[in-house]
Amino acid sequence: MAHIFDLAPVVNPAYVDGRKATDQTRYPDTPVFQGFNKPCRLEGDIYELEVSGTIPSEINGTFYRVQPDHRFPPIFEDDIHFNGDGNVTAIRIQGGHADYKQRYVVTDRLLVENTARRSLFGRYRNPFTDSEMVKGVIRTAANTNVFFWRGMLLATKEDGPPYAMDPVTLKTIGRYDFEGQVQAPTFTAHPKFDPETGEMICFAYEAGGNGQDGSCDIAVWTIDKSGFKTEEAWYKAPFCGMIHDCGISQNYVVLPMTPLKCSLDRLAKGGNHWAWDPNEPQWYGIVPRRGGKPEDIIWLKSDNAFHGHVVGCYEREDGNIVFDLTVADGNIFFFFPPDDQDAGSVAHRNAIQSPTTRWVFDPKTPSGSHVKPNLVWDTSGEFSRMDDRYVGRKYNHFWQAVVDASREYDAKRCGSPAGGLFNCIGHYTWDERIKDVFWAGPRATFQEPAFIPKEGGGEGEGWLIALMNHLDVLRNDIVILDALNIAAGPVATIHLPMKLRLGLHGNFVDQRDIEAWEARRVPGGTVGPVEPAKKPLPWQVNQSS
Ligand SMILES: C=Cc1ccc(O)c(OC)c1
Ligand SMILES: [Fe+2]
Repeated sequence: MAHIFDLAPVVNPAYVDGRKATDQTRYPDTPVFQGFNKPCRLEGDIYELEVSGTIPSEINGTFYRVQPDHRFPPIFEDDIHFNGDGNVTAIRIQGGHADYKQRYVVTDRLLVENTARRSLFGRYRNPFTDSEMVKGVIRTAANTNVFFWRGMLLATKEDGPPYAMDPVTLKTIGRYDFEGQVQAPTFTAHPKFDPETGEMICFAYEAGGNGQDGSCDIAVWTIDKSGFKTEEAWYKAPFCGMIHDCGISQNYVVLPMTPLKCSLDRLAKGGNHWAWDPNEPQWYGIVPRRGGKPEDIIWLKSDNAFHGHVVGCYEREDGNIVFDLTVADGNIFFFFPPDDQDAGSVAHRNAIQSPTTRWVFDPKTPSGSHVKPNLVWDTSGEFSRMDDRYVGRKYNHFWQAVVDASREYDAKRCGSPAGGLFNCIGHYTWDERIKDVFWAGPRATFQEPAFIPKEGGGEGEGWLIALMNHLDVLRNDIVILDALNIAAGPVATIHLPMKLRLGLHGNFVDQRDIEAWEARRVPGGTVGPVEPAKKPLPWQVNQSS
């Protein structure tokens, strides 16, 4: 008997017009699915990885990271990397040894697609391009960040709610709504953790409606270290733009809004969620961390630009907010062109400059004011990290994946550098202006590094861990470097026998935290097992009525 999945239309044919639908049995013949970015789709374990050099014996914990990794060929041939299913890597490091584990985040999306054995969700953040039968199913692929929270690993993407996973087994527990306390359709992939209070400060943009309809609503929450929501404030943005990351100081949350704009009209026509607007300023929303009311948000703007990730944020003694992030001078997301243009090219994207930019905001500035950066440091990189023990506080050290186009690159063997030519890892300090850089050689690039603190050490003392992409032989290593002496190169290199895929974000979690929470989370433990969401989200209920 034919299965319902075989009878229902895959996608409204109107939305296939002008876009080539794939036959859904083969991945498209496009750079998104080729070379280093060929789908990996692996789930499995490797006990005792090969290691060169010596893993410092003090390192005892797990490095988690996530990659978008389409489990099934996409509906549309021009699909983008960001539309792939979240596939999480865990590198467990202990006593100089390393083990590997890889599992998909079992989202609602993945479950229904697994049953159908094919993609049912269409374009990135466009429900109008989905199969009719998945109407009302949460679309997020949970593919952007994985972080540890109260004994669970949360896999997140900004277009939907988080999914909780077991940090030891990587088994998906289910959608997590903070025991019913957070009911918005979306949730950021970049919450911040206050190292002094143990609070998570998190937000959602496009947080009205179903989360994919261009709403200008922003929610900002604080969850305290016991798991209770202590703050929830709602604000309005001047338009529906992308707010990918945030910064926290002791009293403020800063929300950088990039001039990528959503239009419901474009979505209804089967188009992209975002379009770059080269004439729109970059915006910064500033809200109080405590007791925020809708009228409290101030919006500051500056010349058109594209926000990269936040490095750090803190308040100076004069009450002004220092906010550091990379800011690029063009549309990094070339696959979301302006409404009247075709998609740009990887080559063009790779020519964009991306300096580390310091802003000093006076929180008393009238909303709508035009501001200028305080300082532009001509580092050229992205995926900045700091010593997370200093989040919200004055800091000195940061690290990033660096592009050094003056270095030799073996284009003949490696082709165009997938994901960007991040051929170096750099360590920088604001006070001394140290530039401490390691080059990977002509055939390798790096993914986002994570910082591993050394117990009892000062700021920056510890290690940096990052995936290294061998673009010639299509294989990954994992390098560990002395965080204060990056130029010396890896102290240890952990070898994977295969290639993963370009990933986004990750974090290192100390084994003592994992074990302490494991004990609290057993049935009958002081906290008990993680409770997945019990009820559908309000937008799901509203749309089925
Ligand atoms: C790097 C940014 C970014 C922004 C939005 C996304 O949906 C995403 O998916 C992997 C990544
Ligand atoms: Fe990000």
